Amino acid sequence: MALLDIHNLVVEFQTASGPFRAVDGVSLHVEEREVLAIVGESGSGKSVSMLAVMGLLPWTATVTADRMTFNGRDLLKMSPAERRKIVGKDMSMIFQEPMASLNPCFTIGFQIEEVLRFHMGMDKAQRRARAIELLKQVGIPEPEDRLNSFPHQMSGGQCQRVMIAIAIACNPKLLIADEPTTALDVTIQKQILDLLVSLQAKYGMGLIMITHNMGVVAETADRVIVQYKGRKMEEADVLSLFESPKSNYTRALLSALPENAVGDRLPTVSDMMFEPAPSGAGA
Ligand SMILES: Nc1ncnc2c1ncn2[C@@H]1O[C@H](COP(=O)(O)OP(=O)(O)OP(=O)(O)O)[C@@H](O)[C@H]1O
Repeated sequence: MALLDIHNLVVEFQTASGPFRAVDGVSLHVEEREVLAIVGESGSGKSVSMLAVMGLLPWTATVTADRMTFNGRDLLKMSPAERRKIVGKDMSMIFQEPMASLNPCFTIGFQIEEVLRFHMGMDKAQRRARAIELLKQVGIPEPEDRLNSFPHQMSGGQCQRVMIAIAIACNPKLLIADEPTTALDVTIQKQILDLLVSLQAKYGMGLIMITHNMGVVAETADRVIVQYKGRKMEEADVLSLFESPKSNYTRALLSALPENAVGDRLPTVSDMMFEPAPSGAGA
């Protein structure tokens, strides 16, 4: 049984100019202990599909699917109260902008402990001990002192480490990382990716890595889904995707990597999207 199993997910937003379909029939599954990358350019519906799984979309969104289960439980039939018990505990998500995800008015100690209080019912001493342990696990030095810091007193990389600490606080079965390194300095990006992958391996979590960066895909994923304009274009294990991409869009993404440059100008995605598909291309 897959940890997360989604079939034919559609998300539509009501907008001033009428309904807008951001996700159009996406199916995917993630197994326990598996790293799945969802890759695609900005606006391809990667975040919206995962926010639908988490139940975090605004009221203007309509979510439908033939099937959406997590750990054998039907997310479509679950009440909001039941969903709140799972989100942040059994499945959690980290976002692109760590500064914006943390509450600037509370210390990071309070924000970590709040998750432990809400989901695990720990008392004050237990929460503090666990918060220190979590900060150590994500590589924050002098964790006892850092518990009293506010987000603005920490760097972007440290804030992302705190977000990761909050996300793994309750030992989730599934962690969704939405462009977790995009807002960070290049030198810090690799450290955060290494941290995520090592925590995933250590705790045996399923990990969904949302990214537009093929380098991140190559370094982290077991399997890859390529999304374009709300649709799944291709799904493959990571080696097959790089060695023999089937859809025009995947080939376009790979050709646009600087290391694949031939000639003076890199091809763009639109240069390649109107070529006939190769025989046997995945849709
Ligand atoms: N609340 C909303 N109302 C209307 N449209 C929305 C809303 N949220 C997202 N969208 C639209 O849905 C589409 C998919 O957005 P999404 O954030 O999932 O893209 P993405 O692939 O994750 O890209 P990015 O890497 O930029 O986050 C975009 O066109 C976006 O503008």
